[in-house]
Amino acid sequence: MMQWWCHRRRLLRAALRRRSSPPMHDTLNPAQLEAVCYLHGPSLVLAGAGSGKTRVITHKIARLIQAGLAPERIAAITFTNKAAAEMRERARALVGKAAQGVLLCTFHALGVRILREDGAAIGLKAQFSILDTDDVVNVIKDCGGTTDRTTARHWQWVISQWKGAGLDAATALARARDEAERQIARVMARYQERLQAYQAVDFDDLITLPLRLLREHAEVRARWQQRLGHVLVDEYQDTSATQYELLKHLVGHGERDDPRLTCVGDDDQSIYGWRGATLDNLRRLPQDFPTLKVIKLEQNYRSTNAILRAANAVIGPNPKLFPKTLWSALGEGEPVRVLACDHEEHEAERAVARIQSLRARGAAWRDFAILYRANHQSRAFEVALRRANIPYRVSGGTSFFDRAEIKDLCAWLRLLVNEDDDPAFLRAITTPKRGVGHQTLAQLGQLAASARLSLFETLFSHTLAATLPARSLAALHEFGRTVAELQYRARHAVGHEAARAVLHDWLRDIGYEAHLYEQSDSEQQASARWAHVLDFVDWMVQRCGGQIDDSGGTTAREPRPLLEVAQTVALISTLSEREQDQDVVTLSTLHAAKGLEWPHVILAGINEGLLPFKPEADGDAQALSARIEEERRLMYVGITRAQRTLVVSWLKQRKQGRERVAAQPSRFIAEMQLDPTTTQEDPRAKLRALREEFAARAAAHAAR
Ligand SMILES: Nc1ncnc2c1ncn2[C@@H]1O[C@H](COP(=O)(O)OP(=O)(O)OP(=O)(O)O)[C@@H](O)[C@H]1O
Ligand SMILES: [Mg+2]
Repeated sequence: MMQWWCHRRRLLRAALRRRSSPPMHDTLNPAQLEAVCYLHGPSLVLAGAGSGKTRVITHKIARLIQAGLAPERIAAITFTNKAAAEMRERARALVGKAAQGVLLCTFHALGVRILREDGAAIGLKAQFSILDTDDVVNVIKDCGGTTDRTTARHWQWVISQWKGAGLDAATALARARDEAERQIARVMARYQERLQAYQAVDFDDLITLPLRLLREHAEVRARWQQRLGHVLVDEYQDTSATQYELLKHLVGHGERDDPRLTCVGDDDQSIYGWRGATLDNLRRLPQDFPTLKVIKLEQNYRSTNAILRAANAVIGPNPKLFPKTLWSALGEGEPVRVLACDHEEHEAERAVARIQSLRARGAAWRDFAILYRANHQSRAFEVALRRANIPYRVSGGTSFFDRAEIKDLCAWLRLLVNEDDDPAFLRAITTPKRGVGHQTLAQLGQLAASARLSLFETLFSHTLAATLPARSLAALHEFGRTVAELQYRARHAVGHEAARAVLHDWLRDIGYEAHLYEQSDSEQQASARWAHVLDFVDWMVQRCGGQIDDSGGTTAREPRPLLEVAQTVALISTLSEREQDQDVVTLSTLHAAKGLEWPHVILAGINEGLLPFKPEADGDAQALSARIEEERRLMYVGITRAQRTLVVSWLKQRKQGRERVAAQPSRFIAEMQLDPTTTQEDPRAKLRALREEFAARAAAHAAR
C-alpha cells in the first residue's frame, strides 16, 4: 500500500512539473533546438520574420542557466528597453527567479553599466550624467554661438555621425571637405570639452567610450571577458560598426579560442541604415569568427499564409544577401485588404470602425496596432480614437518622460546625482522661477567657463560674491543649499515612507504645484499635469520599497535609498519609455514596432512620399536605390507584424504643410501582388459574407 502511494505521488509530482514548464523540445522545432543547445562556440541564427529568433534567445538563456552558467554571467542585448523587459518576462516564465540576475539590456544600457563600473580609467566619475537630445542641442547651440535650433540640430546630427564612425574632433577637422564641415569640427571640439567639464556623456558616447575603454585597458577588457560567459544579441542586423567592435572586445575576439556568442537576425529587416547600422556586420561575422555555426529557421509561427505571401512578394525585388524561404502552418487566413481613403481623417475613421467591429466580435483593444512611417501621422488617429472613447498608447512617440513636468523633475534628480550636470542645473534653477535672472546666470556661466568649473561649483566662489548684487547672490546660495539638503535627505531616506516624505516635502518647498498652475493654459491642464507629477512620485516611492524592477539588468528586492533610485530614474528618463501593461490599442511608428506582433494590424498612410519617404529627394541614383531598398524592408517589417489580419490604407489626398495635395498609393502596394478583388473593401461583398455566415450558423443550429 505504502509503495503504491509513493509511486502515485512521484507520478503526480512529475506530471505537475511537466505542466508548469514543458520540456524545450515540445516548444521548439529541431532547428531552434539545435540553436538553443549549441553552447560552446559562436553561432548565428539567420532567419525571416516571425520564425522564432527571439524565442531562441530566451530559451537559450534558460538552457545556459540549466547548464550551470551563473545568470550574472549571461548578457542578452536587445534593441529597445521594452524588448528587454519583455524578454525578462519570458525568461522568468522559463526559469523563474534566476532570470532576474541576467544582464538583459540594450547596447546603450550595457555601455552605461561598463562606464559606471570602470569609467574611472578614462577619467569619468561613476556618477556621470547622460544628456538627452534636447540637452545636447542646447549645449551645441551654446558652443557654436547660434540660437537657431535647426542649425544646431544639423550640427548635432553631423557630430553624432562622426562619433559613430569613431572620429574625434581633431581627425574630423583634418578630414573636413569644406569650410562648413571645418566649422562643425570646431564646434565639436568645444562640445567635447564641455561634456568633459560637465562629467556628462551623450548617447553616442555610451558606445564609443566603453569601446575606447576596452580597447585601451587590457585589464578592464580581461575582467569583462572573464565575467561574461555568454553574450546573446537580438536584431543583430541593426548593430552599428562601433557596437560590433564593442561586441568583439566583450567576447574576446582573437583572444579566446571559441568566443561564446549567439547572434540572431534577419537581413531583410535591417531598417536603421540611416542611423549608422550596417549590413556589413552580417557579412563580417563568418569572416571574423571562422568557427561560426550558422543556423537557418524557415517556419513562420506568427502570420497566416495570406500575410506571409504579401510580405515575401514585397521583399522579392530587393537584392538577397542570404536567400531564405518562409512558410507557415497557420492556414490561408483572411485576405490582406487595401483601403483607399479620401484623406487622413477618413482613414482614421475607417480604422476606428474596423477596430470597433472586430472588438464587437471578441477581440481585445490590445490586439490592434496602427503603424505608420512618421510620428506626426498619429494625430488624426488619436483624435478619432479619443472621440470613440477607445484607449490607446502612442509608442515610439511622446512618452511619459517627454512631458515637460516630468523632464523638470528629472532635471532635479539628475542634479542630485551629479551636481556638475550643468544643463540639469540650468533647468532646475529656472523651474520654478526663484529670483535668479538671465543676467545672473550669464555671469555665473562666464565665471564657471573661465575657471573651468561647473556652475554648481562656482556658486560659492569668492569672485562671484564680489561681482553680484547681494540679492542675486542670496538667491543662488539658497538654491545651492536646497540641492545639498535634498541630496543629504535622499541619501538617508530608505524605503517607502521615508522616500515619500522627502519627495513631498521637496515638491512643497520648491512650490512646484503653484508653478504648474502659473504655467498652464487652464486649470484643467494644470491639474492633469500635477496628477502626472504625483503619479511619478508614487512610482519612485515603489522603487524605493523594492517593488519594481529597473531596466538594465538590476533587480531591487531590498528597500533602497532614494538617491540610488534617483540614479536609475535619471538614467531611464533619458533612455526609455515607461511601461504600462494595459488593454490599449497601439499607435506606433514602423521603426518602433520592430520585433513585436499583434493579431490585427493596420498599416496607415502607405503612400508615395510617406513610404517610401520622399523618393524624389536624392539626386544620386545609387543612393536613391539603396534608400528605396531600406524603405522596402520597412514595409516588410510592417507587414510581418500582423498575425491574423492586415489592412493597408493609403490616402487620395494628403496634407503637406497647410495644403492638401493629390497623393499616390505607394509602389509597395502593387508589389504585394494582391488579388485585385480584395483591394477595395466593398460593402456589398461584406454584406454577402455576413449573410453567408448567418446562413451557415442557422444551418448548424438546425442540424443540432
Ligand atoms: N516552435 C514554436 N512553437 C510555437 N510558437 C512559436 C515557436 N517559435 C516561435 N513561436 C511564436 O512565433 C511568434 C514569433 O516568434 P519570435 O518573435 O521569436 O520571432 P522572430 O523571428 O524574433 O520575429 P522578428 O523577426 O519579427 O523579430 C511568437 O509568438 C512566438 O511565441
Ligand atoms: Mg524577434
